[in-house]
Amino acid sequence: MDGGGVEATTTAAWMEKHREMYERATRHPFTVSIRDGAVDLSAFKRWLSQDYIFVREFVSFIASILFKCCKQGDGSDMEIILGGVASISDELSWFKNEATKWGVDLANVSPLESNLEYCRFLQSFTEQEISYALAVTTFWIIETVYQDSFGFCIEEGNKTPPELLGTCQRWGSPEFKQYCESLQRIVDRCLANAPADAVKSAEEGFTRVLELEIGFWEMSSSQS
Ligand SMILES: Cc1ncc(CO)c(N)n1
Repeated sequence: MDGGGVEATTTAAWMEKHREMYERATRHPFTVSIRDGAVDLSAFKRWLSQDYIFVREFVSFIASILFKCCKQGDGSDMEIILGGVASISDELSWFKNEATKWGVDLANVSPLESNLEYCRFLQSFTEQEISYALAVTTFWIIETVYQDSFGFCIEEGNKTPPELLGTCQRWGSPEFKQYCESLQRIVDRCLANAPADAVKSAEEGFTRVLELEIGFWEMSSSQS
């Protein structure tokens, strides 16, 4: 760099290159309708029950990342990822409370097709051959899509219904944003030292997550 003070990171370059897709994932009509106050509550309840299933699958996904991280021996990464493992327990309780509040019976929910597809994708990461760099990239962008989507719902000018503010705060809070930024720094550090083909496959993981996230919002808003 020539002293401009701006660091050209790999993740920043991808965000720019795939901006249109990133915006389709983070400014989806479903989450924008939460911010506008026009959200269809039956769609919200569908999202809630489907995401509970997703988060249960996400537990083993995060565990597999923690495992890969420990094996490669970076202590500071381990503490950040362990924070993610620790907060998922609270998240599951949150889903149960929220479901009770909305009269959603979590025991009788079957995953819809887009959710199944996403869960199968998560399951593939438990395989040993999947590198830590690819896994942590995937983890970072999964969390970031929610952070950006729900953060927008509590930014200035929102008309988010009060009963949905708790949901938006969960992923839109400054603390969650910092956590995502910590993950992003890990990703950029891993990729800075990775061979070109590893960077390429991490980029494919990044765009695949964006597609899956768009599919998840679509499913929530239209039951596809
Ligand atoms: C579908 C989906 N993507 C991301 C997150 C963030 O944890 C979530 N809970 N669900």
